[in-house]
Amino acid sequence: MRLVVMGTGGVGGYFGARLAEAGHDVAFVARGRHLEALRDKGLRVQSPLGDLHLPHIEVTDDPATLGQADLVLFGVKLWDTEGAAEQIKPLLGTHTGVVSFQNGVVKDDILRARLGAEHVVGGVCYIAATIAEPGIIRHANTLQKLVFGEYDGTTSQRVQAFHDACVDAGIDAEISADIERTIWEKFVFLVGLSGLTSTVRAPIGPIRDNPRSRAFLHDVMDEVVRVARAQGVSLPADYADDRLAFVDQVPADMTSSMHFDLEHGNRLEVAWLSGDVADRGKALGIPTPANRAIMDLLAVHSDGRPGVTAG
Ligand SMILES: NC(=O)C1=CN([C@@H]2O[C@H](COP(=O)(O)OP(=O)(O)OC[C@H]3O[C@@H](n4cnc5c(N)ncnc54)[C@H](OP(=O)(O)O)[C@@H]3O)[C@@H](O)[C@H]2O)C=CC1
Ligand SMILES: CC(C)(CO)C(=O)C(=O)O
Repeated sequence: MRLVVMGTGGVGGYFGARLAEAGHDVAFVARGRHLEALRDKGLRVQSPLGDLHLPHIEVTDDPATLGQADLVLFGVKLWDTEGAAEQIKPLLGTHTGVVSFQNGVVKDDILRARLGAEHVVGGVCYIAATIAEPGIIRHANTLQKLVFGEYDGTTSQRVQAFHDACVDAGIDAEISADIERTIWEKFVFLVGLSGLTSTVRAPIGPIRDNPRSRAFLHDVMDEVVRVARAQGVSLPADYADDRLAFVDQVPADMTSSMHFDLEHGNRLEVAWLSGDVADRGKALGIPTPANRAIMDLLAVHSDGRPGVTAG
């Protein structure tokens, strides 16, 4: 199948590279210095699962030059969603799927509105990967999982074919029969993990070990559960307890991509994570003070490291 990676960053670059390495037909969309490096030196991945180098990849900043795709793997940061969605329109044929591995729960609403619901396949990913320098993706540990599925729960030909390609490429992949719930399940955990690791500026270990930050983490996740349930997502009422038990099983040094971005002075996705929970809670009449606090505290950093004005 013809795959196009829209946004060759930590997520798109890692999974696209694994698929290309396995011999699948993958084209990449990138920009800036990263694009230049990918053109000049190819795509490198540094990973505990094995480094790889693809010296010659099909890469462009203009998706319109790539012809039709069978599946677009959508991996831009959330603030770039609208622009990137417009750019991929020329890739769409009648049966083309677009699967976003972005975080958050609003991404597919944006894609549906711009591209049409028939093109949108739901997805989440579990990985810690970043652009280490132009042309080089660094994978931090051995986690590299994709979960995806059609919103109507059927196993379509495009979903099955992508699953087969992932398995062939050594990617841990799973088809979900209830992808909306799968996305919200990850969202509950991610909002807790990203909110706490970023505001505390520490990995999860000390946060879960301290009774006060542990209780706050539970409250953050519980607010997401309440919002989800109010919107009709079938999460159990005690799902935050389940996620807290899950938090106890992850490595103590685990952190979030948002914490990484904060430490590097990058723009933050907080408005689409805790901020989105607070906005939805307000609209639904559900109190979300913990998520509101995270959004308000991180607002100072949400556009990147604030400059210091000489006084
Ligand atoms: N990194 C991770 O480990 C994980 C990330 N996620 C989620 O995945 C999504 C992507 O994150 P991540 O991979 O870290 O992001 P990155 O910033 O590493 O990668 C995104 C890339 O897409 C490029 N890009 C954006 N818009 C365009 C465009 N219109 N044309 C060409 N290139 C474009 C960016 O360029 P530029 O730098 O110039 O903006 C950047 O190189 C986010 O929603 C994130 O939350 C989910 C799980 C784990
Ligand atoms: C929870 C995690 C680390 C899993 O991929 C993630 O999605 C993120 O930090 O953005």
